[in-house]
Amino acid sequence: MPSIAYFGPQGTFSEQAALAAGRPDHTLVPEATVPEALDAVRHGRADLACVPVENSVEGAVSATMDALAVDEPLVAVAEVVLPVRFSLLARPGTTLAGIRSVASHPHALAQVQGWLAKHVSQAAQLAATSTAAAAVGVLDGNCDAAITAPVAAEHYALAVLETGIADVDDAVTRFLVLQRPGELPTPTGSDRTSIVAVAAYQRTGVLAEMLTELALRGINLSRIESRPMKGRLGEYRFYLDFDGHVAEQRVADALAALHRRCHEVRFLGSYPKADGTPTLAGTDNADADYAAATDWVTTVREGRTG
Ligand SMILES: O=C(O)C(=O)Cc1ccccc1
Repeated sequence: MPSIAYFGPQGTFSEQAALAAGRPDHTLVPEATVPEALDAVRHGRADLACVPVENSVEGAVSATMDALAVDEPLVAVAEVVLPVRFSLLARPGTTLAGIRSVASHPHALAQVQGWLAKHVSQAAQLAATSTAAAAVGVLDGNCDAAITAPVAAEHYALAVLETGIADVDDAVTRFLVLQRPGELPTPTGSDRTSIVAVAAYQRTGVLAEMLTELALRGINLSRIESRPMKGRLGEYRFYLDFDGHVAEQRVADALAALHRRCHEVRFLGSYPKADGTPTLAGTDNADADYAAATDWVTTVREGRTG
């Protein structure tokens, strides 16, 4: 039976995202960390991995960004965007005033700082590997309370002290569903392409050159992040998300240009956008425009036109 590895244990937002990915034939396999979920796919222990990549409050999930840039390449075949509201779980009998420590994933803690300051300001905050791992920590007696996904209450014998916690009402987290490189998803007209590019070190204007390659082809950049290369200061990987599918000529053309200009370009997938909004593309950049222009150049080369 095919399987989806997700950032676990059971009861994480990543599990919710894996369930929302619409693969009812896949069994769900929890992994303790994002790199382990990705490695499960790399090593053939799972067919897909579902991991968080960014949220609207805290930004990029750096563990995911870093793990996608190295080792065997994986490509995204889908994205899932989930609204994120948290629950506070504790051992039965615990009161808010009695909480001395509260644990969660750092991205979850960052999204409830206001609520914690108001309701449990006395509690020390502890980082856990995931929201559900924090719930396990409460069961094990390592901390008094956990900030979790609402669904965690169904998996762990803990009391729900509060639900619907969110400093930002409309906060969302975006997850990627990844597989080993293979057949690409069919273009839908509402697609996103993700890449990681490493530019030449200390070349003046290189980032502007990269972005110009996209802009000239009417490609809409939806996200840009940088992460350090770890070895020396000033050397970065750039993560670009933009509208369009590599099957479209303007996107293929832009990728080829980036490949010429950069030390390294890693393709992270072309996949349907979760919100279904049509691909934004400037004028004169449709496949038919590229085909007509290529035909014309051919006639010039063959001496059939002036
Ligand atoms: O720990 C989890 O539940 C995750 O899936 C990561 C996460 C943490 C905080 C908000 C959204 C996702």
